[in-house]
Amino acid sequence: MTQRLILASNNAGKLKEFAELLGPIGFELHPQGEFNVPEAEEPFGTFVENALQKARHAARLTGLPALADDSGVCVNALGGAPGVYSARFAGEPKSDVRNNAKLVADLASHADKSAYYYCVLVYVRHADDPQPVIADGVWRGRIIDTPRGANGFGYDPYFLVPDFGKTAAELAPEEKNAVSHRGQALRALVDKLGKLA
Ligand SMILES: O=P(O)(O)OP(=O)(O)OP(=O)(O)OC[C@H]1O[C@@H](n2cnc3c(O)ncnc32)[C@H](O)[C@@H]1O
Ligand SMILES: [Mg+2]
Repeated sequence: MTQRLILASNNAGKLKEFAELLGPIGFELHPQGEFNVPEAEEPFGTFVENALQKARHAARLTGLPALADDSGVCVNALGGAPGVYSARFAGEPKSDVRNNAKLVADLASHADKSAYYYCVLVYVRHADDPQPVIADGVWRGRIIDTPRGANGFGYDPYFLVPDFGKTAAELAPEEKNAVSHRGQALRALVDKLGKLA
């Protein structure tokens, strides 16, 4: 049976990855933009609180189950920054180009370039669901100062994945999904949903 699901995100890169991961396993995905759901506030200092807020917001406005993703890149030499503030690291309006430039500049004087992507996913059956289903994933790499690759989005051209010797933007979409923070979190979430069904 196909399951209708609202994707509580306006990020085109995330939406593409979710479609590739969830489409083939029986989910009928609808980006929240299809229902004119405006962007939710993300006021919290933790990924999980922001994801829960986004999921409840989309479910409330559509009356359908919703899945939200809150994610970011956490750089060890920067004390975990930009972290939960990754989307707006260089201020408003959101800009991948300015975010990446700031990341490279902030890291220039540090020898340790290690970093990881983190993703938390929250699924709610309805806006007031008392048992949101939550899963997360971590993907380790390091930040380089010259971009490589044209796939993916956000920080991907600067995120080198040591196991591949390639940046996340040089990986094919299915390669990224097989190992990424989002892919890991989504497989864990689907597993939990299966156990609850
Ligand atoms: O809130 P929504 O509408 O989902 O879209 P967003 O882009 O604002 O998403 P977040 O608030 O979760 O911010 C996450 C940011 O972290 C970065 N990011 C997360 N996952 C990434 C990935 O797989 N590749 C590259 N950058 C990523 C990217 O800059 C995102 O904008
Ligand atoms: Mg956001």
